[in-house]
Amino acid sequence: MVTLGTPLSPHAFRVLLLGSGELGKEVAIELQRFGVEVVAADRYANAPAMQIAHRSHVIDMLDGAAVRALVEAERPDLVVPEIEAIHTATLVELEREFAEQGRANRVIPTARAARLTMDREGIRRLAAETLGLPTSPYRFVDTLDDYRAAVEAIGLPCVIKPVMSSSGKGQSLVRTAADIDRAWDYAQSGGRAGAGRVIVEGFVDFDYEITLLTVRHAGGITFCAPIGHTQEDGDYRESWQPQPMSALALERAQAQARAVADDLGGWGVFGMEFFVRGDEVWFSEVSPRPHDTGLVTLAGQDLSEFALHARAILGLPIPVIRSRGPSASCAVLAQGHGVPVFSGVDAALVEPDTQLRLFGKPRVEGQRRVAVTLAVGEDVTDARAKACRTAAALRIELR
Ligand SMILES: Nc1ncnc2c1ncn2[C@@H]1O[C@H](COP(=O)(O)OP(=O)(O)OP(=O)(O)O)[C@@H](O)[C@H]1O
Ligand SMILES: NCC(=O)N[C@@H]1O[C@H](COP(=O)([O-])[O-])[C@@H](O)[C@H]1O
Ligand SMILES: [Mg+2]
Repeated sequence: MVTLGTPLSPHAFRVLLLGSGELGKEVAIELQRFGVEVVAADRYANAPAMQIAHRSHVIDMLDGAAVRALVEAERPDLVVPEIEAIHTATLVELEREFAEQGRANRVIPTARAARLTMDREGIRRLAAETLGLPTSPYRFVDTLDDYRAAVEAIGLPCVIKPVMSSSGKGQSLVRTAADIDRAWDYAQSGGRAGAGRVIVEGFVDFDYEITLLTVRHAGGITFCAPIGHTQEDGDYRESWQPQPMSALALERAQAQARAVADDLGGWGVFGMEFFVRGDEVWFSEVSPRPHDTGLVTLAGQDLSEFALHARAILGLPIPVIRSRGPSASCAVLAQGHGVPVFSGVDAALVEPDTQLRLFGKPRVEGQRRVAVTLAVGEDVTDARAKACRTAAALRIELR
């Protein structure tokens, strides 16, 4: 039996979000619909989810002592990681202590899942070496010499990424020998946790790539329809649902997703990323939480990936996920320095079946995703065109 309380009372059911970006903001909204008390934390003030949470804290989430102090002060029922750059060894310790003390508090989906996926090495070795799933060839290296040797062994083209990074930060494609040293320098400066270990991956020449949203909940595992997407510089630009695939490729992706989700355990949404060529499917990586390409589900499903995450982590049933039709999302990036100001919002929303989320990110320094457009259409091509027109009508000025 699931019991929920009243926020800001001694009977609150409290959730601590570690990370408060645009994805956490939507999770916070869904949790608040169930009367959950939401506490939001991130490395900077006024992050999107903080703007709607009951309380917020600015901490260095890579500092284990700071994470521990926050959990001890807030005593949340659930700790919900929203980003991979967290001191996850502390989450593993806290989870063990909760169990030893006989407390029902949990880390979502599990502290081990957060630890293995914050580091590309953890999840890659689990998928390829423990579970035996097909992946790109890879090597992990710490020095420039070892890196050059790894590139030589894997061959060109190859993809270089810091082990702790996301949204393509620090990632580059090495096409020719001239790119090799530049890719190393970028991986050392561009990750979310500073310099360090790097993965060298063989380039997979796929037909298309998908995110398979996989929900592990009290009633079992439910898959959303596959989401296709385009990426630039390792960062998503457009996504759509459903991505057409052969029955065999979908079956293979679902089997791999199930194996990974069952090994990681716990409840919640997993964004399983696969590369597909014909009927062949390679596992790439997984977010043990909602995925940016899954923003499309805000328009295309009756229960978005954020609503599904909220239901799953609270132990609530997910009897069915209904489609609202072929749908698409288009990421809106701002470039430059300053506070975003949006004009043409009215023009952006004139077409039927379009939606917009302005994230409320307080500042842009360089390039940052600040909004997303959403559309439902006759088919995926129509939905993508609509989402792109909606994005094109929007003007962003940085003041
Ligand atoms: N080995 C590879 N072969 C071909 N393309 C790749 C490879 N690795 C990454 N890519 C491309 O780069 C994109 C981003 O890579 P990846 O998902 O590993 O990075 P990320 O920083 O974790 O991104 P995110 O956090 O947004 O998921 C992939 O979706 C794919 O388009
Ligand atoms: N691919 C992972 C992803 O999309 N993560 C989302 O982006 C935010 C960070 O954005 P920022 O870098 O603009 O602060 C994260 O907090 C999360 O919501
Ligand atoms: Mg990815």
